[in-house]
Amino acid sequence: MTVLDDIIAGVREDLAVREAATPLSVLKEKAQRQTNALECVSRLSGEDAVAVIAEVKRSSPSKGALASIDDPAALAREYEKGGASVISVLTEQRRFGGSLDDLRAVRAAVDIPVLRKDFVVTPYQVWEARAWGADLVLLIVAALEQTVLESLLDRVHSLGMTALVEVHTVDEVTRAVDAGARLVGVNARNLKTLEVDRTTFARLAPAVPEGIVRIAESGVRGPHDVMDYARSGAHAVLVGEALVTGESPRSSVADLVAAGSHPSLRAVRH
Ligand SMILES: O=P(O)(O)OC[C@@H](O)[C@@H](O)c1c[nH]c2ccccc12
Repeated sequence: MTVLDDIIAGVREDLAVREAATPLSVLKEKAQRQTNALECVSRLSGEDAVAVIAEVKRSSPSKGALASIDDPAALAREYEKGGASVISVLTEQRRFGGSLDDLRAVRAAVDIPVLRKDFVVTPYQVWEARAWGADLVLLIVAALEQTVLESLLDRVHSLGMTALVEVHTVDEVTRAVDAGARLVGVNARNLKTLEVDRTTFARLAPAVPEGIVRIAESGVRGPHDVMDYARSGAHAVLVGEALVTGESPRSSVADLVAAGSHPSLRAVRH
């Protein structure tokens, strides 16, 4: 069993408890009461600069506890003030210490789009994301059969949200594109071994067709890594650990945003 299988087994157990407590019909009504999801593709397409997605993450399977984050809403506001384009909220409980309450608190605190970052395997979780105010939902290709990926992507789109479709291999890029992804995220961390390989993005980026937004996920330590990813064609970067463990989340985000708008990158991007 890989780490990914193990995480998903736990996610399914927790999901069964929530499904027993809240019928889908109730969730749908809650989703319908939400204001419309925000448009995300253009905000992340990095027209003038690399967009930064800043993540609220308490712990991870590879590093254990990272930060207690007693007030996720306050952290998200700092990220927004630092210039983040999107806030990512880990809602997986067992390994990442997150919750849907974190998503709700962050949604209420910021004006920019919010991503539900979890191991989504059923439509119920997509409805949950919308009911708790998410604009974007992560879908991990490695965790999903192709037909399931396609139907979850359709569900995300039909609820007006955007999917960030995560890949680790060239084959998975093809599957993401075939399924209709508009945003493709290349995760430098292999979810089966938890190893980080920052060269993954540069290897996979050429396989992503023109017109689809390319996002580099994981392993960004600071401005230098943002510039490296940008030179390899990233329109946006997704950063967690470096922001939650740093001194000042707001200035850390601002430093990454500044790096992503460096004039030397203009010639190499697009
Ligand atoms: O903390 P990092 O190395 O900056 O990585 C952030 C993000 O990419 C990572 O949390 C992540 C990417 N894909 C995921 C899927 C599930 C859980 C977590 C993730």
